Amino acid sequence: MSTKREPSFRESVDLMFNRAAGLMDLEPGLEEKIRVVNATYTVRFGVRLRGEVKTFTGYRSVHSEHMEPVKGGIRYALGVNQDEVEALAALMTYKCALVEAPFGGSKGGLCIDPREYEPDELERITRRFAYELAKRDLINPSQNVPAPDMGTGEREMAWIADQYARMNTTDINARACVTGKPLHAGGISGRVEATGRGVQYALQEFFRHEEDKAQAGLSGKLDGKRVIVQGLGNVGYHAAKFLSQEDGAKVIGIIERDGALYDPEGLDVEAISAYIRKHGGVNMFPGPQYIKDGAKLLEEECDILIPAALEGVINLDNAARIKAPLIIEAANGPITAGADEILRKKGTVIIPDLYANAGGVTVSYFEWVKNLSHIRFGRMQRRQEEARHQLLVDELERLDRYLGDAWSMTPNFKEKYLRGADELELVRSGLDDTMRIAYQSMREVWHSRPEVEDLRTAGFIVSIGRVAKSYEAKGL
Ligand SMILES: NC(=O)c1ccc[n+]([C@@H]2O[C@H](COP(=O)([O-])OP(=O)(O)OC[C@H]3O[C@@H](n4cnc5c(N)ncnc54)[C@H](O)[C@@H]3O)[C@@H](O)[C@H]2O)c1
Repeated sequence: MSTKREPSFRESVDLMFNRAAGLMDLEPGLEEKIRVVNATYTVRFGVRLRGEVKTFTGYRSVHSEHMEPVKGGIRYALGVNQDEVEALAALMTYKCALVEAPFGGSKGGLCIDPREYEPDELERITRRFAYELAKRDLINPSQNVPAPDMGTGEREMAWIADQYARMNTTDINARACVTGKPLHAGGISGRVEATGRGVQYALQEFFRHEEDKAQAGLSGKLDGKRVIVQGLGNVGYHAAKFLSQEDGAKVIGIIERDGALYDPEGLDVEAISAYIRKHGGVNMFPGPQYIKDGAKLLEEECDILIPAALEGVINLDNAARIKAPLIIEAANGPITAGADEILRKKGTVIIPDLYANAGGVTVSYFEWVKNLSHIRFGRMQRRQEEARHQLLVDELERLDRYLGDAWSMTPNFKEKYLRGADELELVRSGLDDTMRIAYQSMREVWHSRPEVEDLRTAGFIVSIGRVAKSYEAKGL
């Protein structure tokens, strides 16, 4: 057991920020302005459930409003607290800046274990929480736009959107008040898979660069690489599925709440995911070795470690024993600042959260743009070939006029649009472009400045620079 005090999650993010800001030439005082959380709202509300009034505590934190709306998920978990939502809100600011999604950073959370409630109870709780936030403009298409996070998904987003629409019946843009909605309630194709898909695209991009792979002592392709994933939820499941089914990677370990499964020959991700949905955990899954102390598997030999569950799982206690040469932070904050230092000194390459899990907010941005434009991407696909091209050109011009900068980050988008690609193809290509471009912006800093030792610091330097420019341009 280490005797050094582990910083809190927010302190950890701030320490990583400071490391990068210390290498930058920012105007005096601006560093602090960017780092601090602007405001955090705490709400306590009651809902009558099972014959008694139950009081819930929730938060919505706004880290930076250098761009509006601010954006960030809503988490349902018992451990939600102010420090956590503030850390997550800060990460959202840096994440959006890194992938050039034009949003400030925010995050919300409700202290609740959603598994303890029936769907109709969860709906009442969610609607009440949404009401409390929306009446203070903490849910609003132009001010603050939530999305799913741990413990929430499409269903909760649909309730939130509907609650906001009921409170703002004349707002034609009401649907844009939240992203991650179901397709039939204003959502966009490919949002559910987006964060895991982004993790896949991030690894694909990393593996395109020989020099970067060499830093981790890796070579060759993703094909055959041994992967251990922690958390087979939305992000972990999709990342594990795509990497194994499309890139030929071998998922040898899956860590869940109740333990871990291990098989050096590879695990069946689909079968295990279905088993978790049915039984609530991995214990008794037939075949692979079951390890009761699941977190121990983080320390097993593998090529790529994907923490995709919680923050702080790689910390001062276990960092020195982590053997993976490459860690991609699919979760937010899985590596504490202290562990980050230990791993850096060991030469472990870390693809940092602010980049690695930005696929979710990137596709959320497409969804928000789609809601505001009131145009369904790929709408003309089924029109007759000869009439279609001109219609698409006209439609694209209209979109461009409204939403100019939306397309600039996706160079393949126009070509695909004019070809009549469907929405899912457009979303995936926009996400792929975004993940490639953002990686390249980080690696350029990483390789061109000797004092920048790691991708995380490089990512923060790119993000902080952009936020600083935005503050400077508009005045504070
Ligand atoms: N959903 C998104 O679009 C999104 C976007 C960006 C970042 N993230 C981050 O990704 C992480 C996971 O989010 P999610 O949306 O996949 O959540 P989720 O609720 O869908 O899945 C979380 C998974 O982790 C498992 N888990 C919980 N505690 C665990 C523990 N102690 N050990 C092992 N497994 C555990 C759960 O059983 C579940 O399967 C979070 O850090 C979240 O902030 C999510």
